[in-house]
Formats: sequence, structure tokens, C-alpha cells
Amino acid sequence: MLSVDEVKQSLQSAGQLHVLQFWPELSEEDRDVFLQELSLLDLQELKEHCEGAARAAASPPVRLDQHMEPVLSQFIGSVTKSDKNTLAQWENEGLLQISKNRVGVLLLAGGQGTRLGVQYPKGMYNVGLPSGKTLYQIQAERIHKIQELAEGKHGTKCTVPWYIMTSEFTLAPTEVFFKENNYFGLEPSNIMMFEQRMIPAVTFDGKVILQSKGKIAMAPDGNGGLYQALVDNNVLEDMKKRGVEYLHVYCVDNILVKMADPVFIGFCISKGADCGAKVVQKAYPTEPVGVVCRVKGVPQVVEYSEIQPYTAELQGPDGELVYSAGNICNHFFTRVFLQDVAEKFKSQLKQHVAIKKVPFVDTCGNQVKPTKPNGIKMEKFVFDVFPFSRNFVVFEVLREDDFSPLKNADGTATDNPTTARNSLLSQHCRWARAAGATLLDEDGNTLLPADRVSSAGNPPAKCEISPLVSYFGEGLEQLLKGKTLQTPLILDEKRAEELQTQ
Ligand SMILES: CC(=O)N[C@H]1[C@@H](OP(=O)(O)OP(=O)(O)OC[C@H]2O[C@@H](n3ccc(=O)[nH]c3=O)[C@H](O)[C@@H]2O)O[C@H](CO)[C@@H](O)[C@@H]1O
Repeated sequence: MLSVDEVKQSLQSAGQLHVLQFWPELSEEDRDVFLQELSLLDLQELKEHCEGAARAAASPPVRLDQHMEPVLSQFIGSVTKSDKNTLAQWENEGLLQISKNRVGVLLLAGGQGTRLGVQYPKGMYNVGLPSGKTLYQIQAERIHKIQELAEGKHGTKCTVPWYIMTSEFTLAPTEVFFKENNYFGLEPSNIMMFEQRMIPAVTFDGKVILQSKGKIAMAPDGNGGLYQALVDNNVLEDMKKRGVEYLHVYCVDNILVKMADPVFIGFCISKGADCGAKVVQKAYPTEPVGVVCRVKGVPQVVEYSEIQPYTAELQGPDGELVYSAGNICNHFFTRVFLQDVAEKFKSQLKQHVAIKKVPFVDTCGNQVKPTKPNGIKMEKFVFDVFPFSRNFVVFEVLREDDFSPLKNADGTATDNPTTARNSLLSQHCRWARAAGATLLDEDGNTLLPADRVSSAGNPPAKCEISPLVSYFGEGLEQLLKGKTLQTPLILDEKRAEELQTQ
């Protein structure tokens, strides 16, 4: 730990001496904690960070719109446009790689979930499914099942390691939650949690913001902080040691996420890709999803906050959106590509400016909760490595099978706990019916095939299938064909066993 004089000197040369303004008022204990925090800061880089943030916030945003073009069709694979055999080949390839322990999953879970408005990590959220499962539990059970499917097919026991990137906000509660839940039945040594870096929030004139008298306002460095975090925490070494060559990176809030999706992984591998992105057709031009496209001929995502409305609304000859490839934050990377990024490209990642309301302590020592934006948070984005890819591919999937994110609190129009819950229950109704089950609604009436999702987005019935029973609808016929089942239905392993013997 540095001494207070050393810190003072560095802060002075960075033009940030105000950080110690309340030093005389702090208790011994608070001083220790603060000094520790300041010692961890890269004080050499602080000046550049603060000046850079102020400069970036003051400059007009760089517009990419006029350089945008859609991704070339030869680099796009599609679930709907591929025949059954091709899809089966990709799935087989994915399962084969999983069975050989070559596939890992990496969860981006360092975000603060401000829009959802909860104080705990989003993965701990329970959207109100009949089973009461949280997002973390659903994800863990899908890992379980995909290992089982790969083992069943190839006869070898295998592991899909789960890397979880957290931040100062999410690490401790996530660790406790996993422990309390007995790691959801997974082997704890195959779950690796690590922390991304935090960086100071800065005022518009380039001053570090004090959150309280003895604490700087810090924020995670964006999900593109992943690449620094991989290095800081020796994650790539761990992957190498385990023989993991392919990584499926995903964001925490998509209730339909297919962990280590073998079809996606198989597709990327069979195309020889080093980097890939899953997309869905955008639902409407202003939907808050990034657009996967090319910028000056190079693959890139233009984030929803950075695209101009007229570009987002551009239509092709048949009225379709020109930029319809919506990023669902499901990425494929080879380990070798990540190694390259870590060694050569990580420092070239773009910095994005986010203007936020950052609570602070004013010069008189009063705590202030600003009503309008007062601070700059600089963020890196996980997809900003796409331009460094040598062979980038896009995989288009169906929204109803792959994407229903939890972003907002209930009471909002979209992407909230109700829409997430309904998407999952609707999917499971479809699976049950496709497997030959007849479902009865809560009044005992038979649900007809025409009973689909209502205009309010409600599923035809409450039918929830545990990922431990089925990963993507497979294996249900032997349990459900010709059976009439009352809903609400929770098809968990116990119920599956009962149905098997009926
Ligand atoms: C930059 C990015 O990827 N944007 C994508 C993200 O947007 P969106 O703005 O929704 O991104 P979020 O803020 O939800 O972050 C995405 C994921 O990154 C994690 N996170 C975020 C910040 C951070 O410092 N550390 C961290 O790990 C979050 O916990 C989350 O799992 O998801 C959308 C789909 O749902 C995509 O269309 C957007 O293109």
C-alpha cells in the first residue's frame, strides 16, 4: 500500500488533489480503507483517464452511420434457412466438441442492473416462474443438461467450465448465492468467478467524483473489460490447462439463453470462425439492441445508443429493415483469438462515453443525489473485438427460441419479468405440444392448437419444463406423447420419472 504522501503527490500531478479534500475529517479506519482503494488505482493513468473522459464527453459523438453496411450473406448462417440435416450436423459437431471438454461458457455478470432497479445481481432474480427458479439456476441446469447430452451421445464424461465475470458490485453476493444453493449441483471447481476492473467516474471538467468523503465513485469498465479481466485473472491459462478451445460468452439477463449451444458452436467451428455472434431479427427499428453489421467493410456492432434513427429505420425493397441483425450478446470466440486480443488488441478497444447521474459529496461535505446527469463513465464493449477477427460469422436464430431479456422492472412495456416469464412458459407449451401432449387449462378445458400466445403476451398455459429434463425440447416425446396433462405443470425430474412409468 502507498503512503498518503505518495498518493498526494500522484494525485497532485494528475490534477486530482481534491480527492483528499476530506482527509482530515476521516477516522483512522476510513483512512486505511481509502488509502487502500487509492493505492489500487493506476495513478499514472489517472490524468489521461480524466482528461480523456472530459474530452470525449465534450466532442460530438463519432457517427458511423454513413459507413455502415449489412453483413455479407455468405458469412451468415440461419436456423430458419438451413435444412434439418445441416442443423443436425452443426449440433453433432458442437456436442462432439463439448464431449471432448473443448467448450466453456463465460457469463458477463458485472453490470449493475440499474434499469431493473434491484440492489442484487440480476442473475439472482426470480421472474415468478411456477418453480421459482432464478436466472442463475436456469443457466446452471442448462450446463448440467448439455454435459449430459454430450456424454449420452459420445459416451465420455465431460465438463463445460463456467467462467463468471463479476464486478465489485456483484462478486460477493454472487459467491454467497452460489454457495447457499450448493452450486446448483455443479462441481464448484468448474465454476470460476473473477472480477473486472473498476474505473473512476469523472465530472464534465475532468475531475474524479467523490461518492463520499472517503470514497471515489467507481464504475465497472463495461463488458469489454472482459479482455483485461481475462489477463488479470489468468482465465486464458485456465482454459488452456483444461483444453478449452471454444468459448460461448453471454449476458446474464436472457432467460432463453442456450448455454454452450451446440448448434451455434458447431456452426462457428464448421465455418472455421474465430469469432461469431448470434442475432435475431430486430422487432422494431428502435429496439434497444445493437446492430451487427460492417463499418468500412469490417465487422462490428453499432450499439443502439449510437445509431441514428434514420439508419435504424432504413428499409430494403420489400419493406424489411436493412439493419435487422439484432445483437443478443451471445458470442463465440476461439481461445486462440482471445489470446491474440489479450496480447495485441486489448489496448486498442474503443472507449464509449456514458453520461450518468452519479451521487456525490459536494465541497461542503453534503451528500447529493443529482437530478440531472453530472458524470461521465467510460465503458468498453465486449463486441468491439469483432474488427480484429480474421473470420467473423453471424448466426441468425429465432427470437422465440433464443432471446427474451430481462432489462426493465415490471410496469414497463418490454423486456421485463413478465415478458421473460411468458416467453419461457410459451416455449415450454410449444415443446410439450410438439411432443404430443394435450394440455388442460386451469379450468380443465383442453387447450386447442389454435390457443397460442395472447395479444398481451400471455402463454396458453403455465407449463414449465426443467432444463434438467430437456435442454431444447428434446427427449419429451417418450414422456408426453398421447398424455393429457393438467396445468399449471412443472415437469421436473421427479415428474418425468412418474410419467415414464405411466
Ligand atoms: C455492450 C453490449 O454488450 N451491448 C449489448 C447489450 O446491451 P445492454 O445495454 O442491454 O447491456 P447490459 O448493460 O445489460 O450489459 C450486457 C451484459 O454485460 C454485463 N456487464 C455490463 C457492464 C459491465 O461493466 N460489466 C458487465 O459484465 C451485464 O451484467 C450484462 O450481462 O445486450 C443487448 C442484448 O440484450 C445487445 O443488443 C447490446 O448490443
